[in-house]
Amino acid sequence: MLPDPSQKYKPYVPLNLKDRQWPSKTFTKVPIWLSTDLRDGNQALANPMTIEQKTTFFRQLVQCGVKQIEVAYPAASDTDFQFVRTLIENNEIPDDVWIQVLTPAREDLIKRTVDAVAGSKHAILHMYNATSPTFRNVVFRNSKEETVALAVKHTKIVRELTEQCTAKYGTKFKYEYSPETFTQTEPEFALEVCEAVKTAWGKAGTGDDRIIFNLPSTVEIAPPNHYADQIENFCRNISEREKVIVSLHPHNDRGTGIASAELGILAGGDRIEGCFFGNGERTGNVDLVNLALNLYSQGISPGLEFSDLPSVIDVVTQCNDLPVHPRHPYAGELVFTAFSGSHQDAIKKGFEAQKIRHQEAAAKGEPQYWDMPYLPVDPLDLGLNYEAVIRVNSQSGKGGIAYLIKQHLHLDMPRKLQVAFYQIVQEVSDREAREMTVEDITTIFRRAYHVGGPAFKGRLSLHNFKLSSEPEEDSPDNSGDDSIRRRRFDGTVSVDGVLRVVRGDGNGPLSALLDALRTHLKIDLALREYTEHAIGEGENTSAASYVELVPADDRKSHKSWWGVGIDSDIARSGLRAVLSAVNNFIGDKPLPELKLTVGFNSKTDQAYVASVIVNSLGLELPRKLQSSFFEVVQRAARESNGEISIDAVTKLFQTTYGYNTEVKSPKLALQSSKSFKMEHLDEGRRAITGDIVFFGEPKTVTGEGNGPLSSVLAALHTQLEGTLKIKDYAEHSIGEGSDVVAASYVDLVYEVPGKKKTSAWGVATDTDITTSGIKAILSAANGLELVSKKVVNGK
Ligand SMILES: CC(=O)SCCNC(=O)CCNC(=O)[C@H](O)C(C)(C)COP(=O)(O)OP(=O)(O)OC[C@H]1O[C@@H](n2cnc3c(N)ncnc32)[C@H](O)[C@@H]1OP(=O)(O)O
Ligand SMILES: CC(C)C(=O)C(=O)O
Repeated sequence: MLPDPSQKYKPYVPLNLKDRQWPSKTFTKVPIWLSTDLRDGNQALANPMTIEQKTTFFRQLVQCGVKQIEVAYPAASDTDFQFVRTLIENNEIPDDVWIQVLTPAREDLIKRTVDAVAGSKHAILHMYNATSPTFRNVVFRNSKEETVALAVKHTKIVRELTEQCTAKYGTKFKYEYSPETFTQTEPEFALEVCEAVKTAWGKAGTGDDRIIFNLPSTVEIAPPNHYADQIENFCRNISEREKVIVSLHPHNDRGTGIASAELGILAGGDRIEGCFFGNGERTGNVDLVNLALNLYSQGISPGLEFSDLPSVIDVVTQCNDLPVHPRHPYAGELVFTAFSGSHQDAIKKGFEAQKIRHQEAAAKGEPQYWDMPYLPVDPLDLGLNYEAVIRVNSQSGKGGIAYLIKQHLHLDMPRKLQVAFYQIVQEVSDREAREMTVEDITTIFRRAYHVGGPAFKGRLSLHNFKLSSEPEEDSPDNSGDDSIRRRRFDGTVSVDGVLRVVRGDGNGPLSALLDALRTHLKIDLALREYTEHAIGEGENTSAASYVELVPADDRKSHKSWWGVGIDSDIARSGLRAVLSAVNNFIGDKPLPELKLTVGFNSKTDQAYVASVIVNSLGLELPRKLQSSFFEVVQRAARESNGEISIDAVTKLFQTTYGYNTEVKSPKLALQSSKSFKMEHLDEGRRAITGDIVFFGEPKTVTGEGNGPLSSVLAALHTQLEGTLKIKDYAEHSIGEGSDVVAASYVDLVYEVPGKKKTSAWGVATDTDITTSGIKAILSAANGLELVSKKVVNGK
């Protein structure tokens, strides 16, 4: 570059326009749009469009609502001529669309041009000749007078030929004249030529009969304010202004084509010629899509339709084989995208605030205005979605990531979790030096917080649980005062694939689970923050819970572990969140292993024994059965020097409760698992008729009760002395899908007058829940000293 460019380049000569009006004007009207994609756009392509491409493009322009389309320079090539003929002969041109054709000021070429449009309903004949000093002197070697004469002579030819065409084919014409290189032409001379042309045309009227003077910045040589001055000057000084449509044809050599067009409109322009996405000679013609959407963003309907902008981009780029730049206004792939943290944060907050504002406006019947940081228009209006609005890389912050998690997983993370998760994503993004896709982020989230299915399970996961606030009967805090009753967690947790029965107490379910983990797994954490929200509505609502855990002995710790839980049940979602955070705390630290030690002082031993049973038999024993069986195990352990193997514990369970083992001469048994019929009576009552073997003798018995189990007891009472009562009942499923079976646990109490009250547990499984309950009752009854009525009668 030159050290002193003034020695090579002359600045533009400003127009001394007094009292210019355009700077204080605002947009109030929409210009007439003329697309010159198929002419100026086409002539600038290395490979001009084929007839098929031009036809596709033309249809797209019509679909977008463009009513004036410069379709060709028919004298230029057979393709261009034939294209115009094809449009006409195939009736492609809607009645309200004017095709426009360009011709130089040469009689033979004007004739060819008029021939091209003959028979079309409407046509704008556009003639041009350059008027600036350089063109007069260098290209045409014409004086000013000769330049005017050229324009006048050929305007008259245009008039004559178009009138002949109208007479012969009925084609209605408008005339457009362009003083090419207008912006480099002396303003008074441009006016002089146009006045002469208007006179030569002789038919300029008002309304539809206006002559079009197209004032091109053939090469953009000055800033847009200068163009606006030139346009205002022309508008003020052209005679019979009402008979003239002032058309603008900005190019973009200085990159200010849009500004020139907009200021030119403020300065009096009525019409704009341009191309979609700014194709055209050199740096292109002004972009009509950009201009139209600029108006739209000001609340002015542009009269052009871009509700499906991606399809328009597809058609245009396929036809002219030019890409749309990713930063191109409105149309670029990245223009509705924020990578940077502060932009993302503002957009996220903007969407949240706007949602509330719109709800309030809707309630008052007021317009729901778009007011979003960094997004001048709503991408949805253009057929885009919010997917691309926030994209994440190493420049992003917590707000953007939280936005994506909310959009895609519907999780509204608390602020501190946003910070914690951001650090995880940031670390990956930095390490891999690439953009994080939505898929990356959601996968990182699922992995970090163990949500979203078995693939993301942590080392600890919730298998089953029961929460109770009632203290056990034998519990010391059985005070009856609800306010001081604590919550109790009894559950089964999978730890590295092994089921562990754990139990704990706390002020709430989460602290009860934490107590259980402290007791059984030596994980000593406390809850510092807990939040929850609903996801979805109606029947499909689920709950999302977020917990922050800290070391129990340092509640103000700067180090904490976050967890997330999602479940249809709110309590389970909170418990899952605790385990999610615990998983993050333990990492790959070793945990106390499950080993069977039966002692007499350790509180944990009952749970260990229960853990053995859940792993070997899949049975999740209710807490009271755990205690009851624990006593059995203790007795057995005493008899074997305090040592007892896991296999022996399992066998002991089976023989004690007759579970899955052959019981010799059972006192009571179903003849077969289908040997009963349960009927539904009024008010939820049930009646059973069953074939039951009583002390070796098959009997058909009946009974009625408030539910299936009480009807069974009624049936048993027909044969037994005294009363059987169910003190405790629990059930759960084992397995999944078609392999699922029901497990039932019954604690049965038996009272016979004159005898000590006794009780026993029964356990059974069956594919049918009722059968498993009946079997559990019979299993429990077998552990009791039953007195048969027959025996009593026989005495
Ligand atoms: C700013 C614009 O976009 S204007 C439109 C530009 N578009 C095109 O040029 C595409 C179509 N053009 C063509 O196919 C050809 O140029 C044609 C058919 C018009 C003319 O082709 P040719 O006769 O071979 O001439 P050529 O292409 O060399 O054009 C230059 C001649 O046209 C003259 N000329 C240029 N513009 C005009 C005009 N508006 N009116 C009359 N003559 C003109 C030049 O002075 C020159 O004349 P010369 O040969 O006597 O010196
Ligand atoms: C023909 C004219 C209008 C033109 O294309 C230009 O000046 O850029």
